[in-house]
Amino acid sequence: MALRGKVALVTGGAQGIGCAVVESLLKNEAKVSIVDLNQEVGEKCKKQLDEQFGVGNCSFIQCDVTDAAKLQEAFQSTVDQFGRLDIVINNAGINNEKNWEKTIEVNLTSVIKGTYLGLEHMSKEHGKQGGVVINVSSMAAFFHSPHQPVYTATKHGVIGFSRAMADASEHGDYGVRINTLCPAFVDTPLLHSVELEENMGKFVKFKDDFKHRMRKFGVLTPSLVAEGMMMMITDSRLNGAVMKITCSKGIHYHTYEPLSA
Ligand SMILES: NC(=O)C1=CN([C@@H]2O[C@H](COP(=O)(O)OP(=O)(O)OC[C@H]3O[C@@H](n4cnc5c(N)ncnc54)[C@H](O)[C@@H]3O)[C@@H](O)[C@H]2O)C=CC1
Ligand SMILES: CC/C=C\C[C@H](O)[C@H](O)/C=C/C=C/C=C\C=C\C(=O)C/C=C\CCC(=O)O
Repeated sequence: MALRGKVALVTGGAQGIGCAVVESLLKNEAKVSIVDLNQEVGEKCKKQLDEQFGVGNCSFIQCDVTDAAKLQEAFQSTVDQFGRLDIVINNAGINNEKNWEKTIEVNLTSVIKGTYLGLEHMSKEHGKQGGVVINVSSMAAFFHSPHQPVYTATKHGVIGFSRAMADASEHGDYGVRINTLCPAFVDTPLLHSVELEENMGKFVKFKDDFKHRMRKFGVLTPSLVAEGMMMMITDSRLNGAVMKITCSKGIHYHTYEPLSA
């Protein structure tokens, strides 16, 4: 898939991994809608990108992805502004074991909603031209730890949902590829939440062990994650793929047993 003239919507695109992905999409001449909760950071990010890539190539939509009506509006206004939708990146995520219900809402429920909205605007079932959805999971789905039980559960859920939907898309001829990205530790503001009781709740006592893991496995740059993301978006052979990005092995894919049913 060539990116020139394509239209992407990136949730949580105002900072961290999402922002690096937005920048890569713009570099490849796509139009991008940044959908993020944080008005201040979102506006600052858009201003910087306008200076770098010219006005009119990206928009910022303030939206809490857990607000179903607002998320639906964000998709519609992206299509209204740019005329189509080709790429959806469900990236917004939080790390909050104290308010774990919110973690499920943001990290899993909203990824499901974002995928369904993406299909409404891109699937051949709805008379659209096809496209690609990338859902952001984590290496936490493969290396569970005592620090993040609910976060880990949501990231497992993202993989299961995305792979099942990839099968549905193939069997239903939606023309939409659905893939999952699992980075290990990445240098973003989210990573610093390991120190905070308000995020980790009673699991904050495991923070030294967590920091030891980060030293052991290393910390990735957001730009390497964006590079992996671009591969998943543009490689039209990939549907139901699960990409892992780690310091030791770089960008690679998880392999599954073939289905025998
Ligand atoms: N940083 C890391 O080590 C890793 C992060 N991830 C995942 O990558 C994704 C992005 O994480 P980071 O860039 O590290 O985080 P971040 O905290 O730096 O950025 C997340 C962005 O999402 C936005 N956001 C949060 N809740 C939202 C909501 N309800 N509605 C709309 N926007 C919302 C925030 O305002 C922020 O701009 C998340 O899904 C995270 O779980 C996965 C593996 C490793
Ligand atoms: C409080 C912490 C906040 C944010 C961090 C996030 O939770 C993030 O999503 C967690 C990432 C956890 C990563 C865990 C393990 C990483 C392991 C490796 O890098 C292992 C390296 C190689 C594995 C070989 C393979 O690819 O199979």
